[in-house]
Amino acid sequence: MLKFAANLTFLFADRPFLDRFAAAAEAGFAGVEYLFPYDFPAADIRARLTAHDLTQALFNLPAGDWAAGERGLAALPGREADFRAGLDQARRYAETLGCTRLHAMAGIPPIGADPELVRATYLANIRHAARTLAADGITLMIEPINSRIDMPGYWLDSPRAAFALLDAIGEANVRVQYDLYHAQIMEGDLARTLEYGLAGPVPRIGHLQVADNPGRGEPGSGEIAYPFLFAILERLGYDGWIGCEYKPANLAAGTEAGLGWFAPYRRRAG
Ligand SMILES: O=C(O)C(=O)[C@@H](O)CO
Ligand SMILES: [Mg+2]
Repeated sequence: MLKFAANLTFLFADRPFLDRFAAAAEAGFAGVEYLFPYDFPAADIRARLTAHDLTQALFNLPAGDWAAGERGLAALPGREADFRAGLDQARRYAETLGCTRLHAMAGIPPIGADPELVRATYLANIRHAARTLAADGITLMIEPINSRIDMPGYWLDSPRAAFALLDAIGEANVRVQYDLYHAQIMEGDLARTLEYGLAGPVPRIGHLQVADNPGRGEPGSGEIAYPFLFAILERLGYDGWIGCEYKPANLAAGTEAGLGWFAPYRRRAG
């Protein structure tokens, strides 16, 4: 049985953040993820997880000044101290929330930054984070995010580059967060990449996220053959999480109105 996590940054966003946990459970999700928990005390989030029997599947390390356009710190030379402070904060939240996956966003390096220095900074930061998190039993995720539509200039933008980086990083608890929406924009070849990343000689994918393309809407709203891909995941016995990180198409009707695609996968009461 595939396991889906509602991304509470994107889904049920018509209500206050802490009320989205109940909505996710009511809709049949077994887990949740979101970009950042840091505006809320970890204990308050823990209480919602417990009350609604939800697993915290994933969240991100602090990613810099989001409002100012920052999208992560790992590949930003000169920001190592901020990266490490964010890592410490994320570890504290992960412990309270029982979360065993954290995502470190690479970031958008300044125009003109030395590419070798950027890569070296990224490798050093990710290695440090991975070694630190290994002691907590946490797997660190690196996610290729499309630089064509959503994050121009984002340093880690192709699955191919992310898979190659795993070897360069060389730490056993680092995996690729394979977001099929971003992957479809940058590379395609989704089915074969899932087989490679989940059933190849070395496991390389540690978390999945879904949305359709174009538009980042519900599965079924675009060109990606999700029933076909979900059948592949079932055949491979994928037992990790699938984060639902999409923009509900009909905001007025709410997230629930667009959950038809999810009916075969929802958690049943009892
Ligand atoms: O934008 C995405 O895709 C994400 O997964 C965000 O969490 C950025 O990490
Ligand atoms: Mg994603």
